[in-house]
Amino acid sequence: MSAPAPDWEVLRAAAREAMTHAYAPYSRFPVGVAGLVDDGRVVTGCNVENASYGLGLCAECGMVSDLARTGGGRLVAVACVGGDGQPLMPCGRCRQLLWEHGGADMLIETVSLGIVPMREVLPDAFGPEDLVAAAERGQG
Ligand SMILES: O=c1ccn([C@H]2C[C@H](O)[C@@H](CO)O2)c(=O)[nH]1
Ligand SMILES: [Zn+2]
Repeated sequence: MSAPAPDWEVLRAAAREAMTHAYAPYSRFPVGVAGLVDDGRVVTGCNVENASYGLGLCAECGMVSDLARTGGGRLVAVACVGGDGQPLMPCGRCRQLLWEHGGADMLIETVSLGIVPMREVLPDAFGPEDLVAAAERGQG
Protein backbone atom coordinates (compact mmCIF):
# COMPACT_ATOMS: atom_id res chain seq x y z
CA MET A 1 0.00 0.00 0.00
CA SER A 2 1.48 3.35 -1.01
CA ALA A 3 1.29 6.20 1.49
CA PRO A 4 -1.54 8.69 0.96
CA ALA A 5 -0.56 12.13 -0.38
CA PRO A 6 -0.89 14.80 2.29
CA ASP A 7 -3.44 17.57 1.80
CA TRP A 8 -1.70 20.29 3.82
CA GLU A 9 -4.77 22.52 3.93
CA VAL A 10 -6.78 19.68 5.50
CA LEU A 11 -4.00 18.94 8.00
CA ARG A 12 -3.59 22.61 8.93
CA ALA A 13 -7.35 22.95 9.42
CA ALA A 14 -7.42 19.85 11.63
CA ALA A 15 -4.50 21.22 13.65
CA ARG A 16 -6.28 24.56 14.11
CA GLU A 17 -9.45 22.78 15.22
CA ALA A 18 -7.44 20.73 17.72
CA MET A 19 -5.82 23.95 18.95
CA THR A 20 -9.24 25.22 20.06
CA HIS A 21 -9.22 22.43 22.69
CA ALA A 22 -5.83 23.43 24.14
CA TYR A 23 -5.60 23.89 27.91
CA ALA A 24 -2.87 26.51 28.18
CA PRO A 25 -3.76 28.87 31.06
CA TYR A 26 -0.09 29.32 32.06
CA SER A 27 1.72 29.99 28.80
CA ARG A 28 -1.40 31.28 27.03
CA PHE A 29 0.14 29.67 23.95
CA PRO A 30 -2.30 27.14 22.50
CA VAL A 31 -0.88 24.51 20.16
CA GLY A 32 -2.65 22.07 17.86
CA VAL A 33 -1.21 19.30 15.73
CA ALA A 34 -2.58 16.95 13.10
CA GLY A 35 -0.95 13.92 11.54
CA LEU A 36 -1.82 11.93 8.44
CA VAL A 37 -1.49 8.19 9.08
CA ASP A 38 -0.45 5.72 6.36
CA ASP A 39 -3.99 4.28 6.28
CA GLY A 40 -5.47 7.73 5.59
CA ARG A 41 -6.62 8.53 9.14
CA VAL A 42 -5.98 11.97 10.59
CA VAL A 43 -4.98 12.06 14.26
CA THR A 44 -4.81 15.21 16.36
CA GLY A 45 -3.65 16.63 19.67
CA CYS A 46 -3.49 19.83 21.69
CA ASN A 47 -1.27 20.99 24.53
CA VAL A 48 -2.49 20.38 28.08
CA GLU A 49 -0.65 22.35 30.76
CA ASN A 50 -0.47 21.80 34.51
CA ALA A 51 -0.19 23.95 37.66
CA SER A 52 3.09 22.08 38.18
CA TYR A 53 4.46 23.84 35.11
CA GLY A 54 7.04 21.27 34.04
CA LEU A 55 4.40 18.55 33.75
CA GLY A 56 2.59 20.20 30.86
CA LEU A 57 1.98 18.01 27.84
CA CYS A 58 2.85 19.21 24.35
CA ALA A 59 0.23 18.81 21.65
CA GLU A 60 2.36 16.14 19.97
CA CYS A 61 2.05 13.92 23.08
CA GLY A 62 -1.72 13.97 22.72
CA MET A 63 -1.49 13.24 19.01
CA VAL A 64 0.77 10.23 19.55
CA SER A 65 -1.72 8.94 22.12
CA ASP A 66 -4.54 9.46 19.60
CA LEU A 67 -2.48 7.53 17.04
CA ALA A 68 -2.06 4.54 19.35
CA ARG A 69 -5.64 4.63 20.64
CA THR A 70 -7.21 4.69 17.16
CA GLY A 71 -5.23 1.82 15.68
CA GLY A 72 -1.54 2.76 15.40
CA GLY A 73 0.25 2.96 12.07
CA ARG A 74 2.93 5.21 10.67
CA LEU A 75 2.74 8.99 10.48
CA VAL A 76 3.21 10.24 6.91
CA ALA A 77 2.87 14.02 7.41
CA VAL A 78 2.41 16.32 10.41
CA ALA A 79 1.23 19.92 10.65
CA CYS A 80 1.67 21.76 13.92
CA VAL A 81 0.22 25.22 14.58
CA GLY A 82 0.57 27.52 17.57
CA GLY A 83 -0.48 30.87 18.96
CA ASP A 84 -2.04 32.66 16.02
CA GLY A 85 -2.52 29.40 14.09
CA GLN A 86 0.67 29.62 12.03
CA PRO A 87 2.99 26.62 11.48
CA LEU A 88 5.13 25.82 14.49
CA MET A 89 8.41 23.93 14.78
CA PRO A 90 7.89 21.08 17.26
CA CYS A 91 10.14 21.24 20.31
CA GLY A 92 13.15 18.94 20.49
CA ARG A 93 11.45 16.37 22.72
CA CYS A 94 8.51 16.19 20.35
CA ARG A 95 10.74 15.72 17.32
CA GLN A 96 12.01 12.59 19.06
CA LEU A 97 8.43 11.51 19.83
CA LEU A 98 7.44 11.98 16.19
CA TRP A 99 10.54 10.16 14.91
CA GLU A 100 9.41 6.96 16.63
CA HIS A 101 6.14 6.90 14.68
CA GLY A 102 7.13 8.51 11.40
CA GLY A 103 10.88 8.12 10.94
CA ALA A 104 13.21 9.96 8.61
CA ASP A 105 10.80 10.33 5.68
CA MET A 106 7.83 11.71 7.57
CA LEU A 107 7.04 15.19 6.28
CA ILE A 108 6.71 18.09 8.68
CA GLU A 109 5.63 21.64 8.01
CA THR A 110 7.77 24.24 9.73
CA VAL A 111 7.62 27.99 9.75
CA SER A 112 11.27 28.49 8.86
CA LEU A 113 11.95 25.62 6.42
CA GLY A 114 8.57 24.94 4.83
CA ILE A 115 7.67 21.27 4.32
CA VAL A 116 10.68 19.06 4.97
CA PRO A 117 11.35 15.43 5.92
CA MET A 118 12.04 14.70 9.58
CA ARG A 119 15.67 13.90 8.86
CA GLU A 120 16.19 17.63 8.26
CA VAL A 121 14.85 18.72 11.63
CA LEU A 122 16.33 15.81 13.62
CA PRO A 123 19.62 14.87 11.99
CA ASP A 124 21.53 11.89 13.37
CA ALA A 125 18.44 10.85 15.29
CA PHE A 126 18.41 8.11 17.87
CA GLY A 127 15.64 5.65 17.06
CA PRO A 128 14.39 2.08 17.43
CA GLU A 129 16.91 0.81 14.90
CA ASP A 130 19.76 1.91 17.18
CA LEU A 131 18.52 -0.43 19.90
CA VAL A 132 18.45 -3.28 17.37
CA ALA A 133 21.94 -2.42 16.16
CA ALA A 134 23.26 -2.35 19.72
CA ALA A 135 21.63 -5.70 20.51
CA GLU A 136 23.24 -7.23 17.41
CA ARG A 137 26.63 -5.99 18.58
CA GLY A 138 25.92 -7.66 21.91
CA GLN A 139 25.48 -4.39 23.78
CA GLY A 140 21.71 -4.37 24.22
O1 LIG B 1 6.13 21.68 19.85
C1 LIG B 1 5.54 22.24 20.77
C2 LIG B 1 6.07 23.36 21.44
C3 LIG B 1 5.36 23.90 22.48
N1 LIG B 1 4.17 23.35 22.86
C4 LIG B 1 3.43 23.90 24.00
C5 LIG B 1 4.05 23.61 25.34
C6 LIG B 1 3.47 24.71 26.19
O2 LIG B 1 2.18 24.30 26.66
C7 LIG B 1 3.28 25.86 25.20
C8 LIG B 1 4.34 26.95 25.34
O3 LIG B 1 5.62 26.39 25.22
O4 LIG B 1 3.37 25.29 23.90
C9 LIG B 1 3.63 22.28 22.20
O5 LIG B 1 2.53 21.80 22.52
N2 LIG B 1 4.35 21.75 21.18
ZN1 LIG C 1 7.05 19.41 22.59
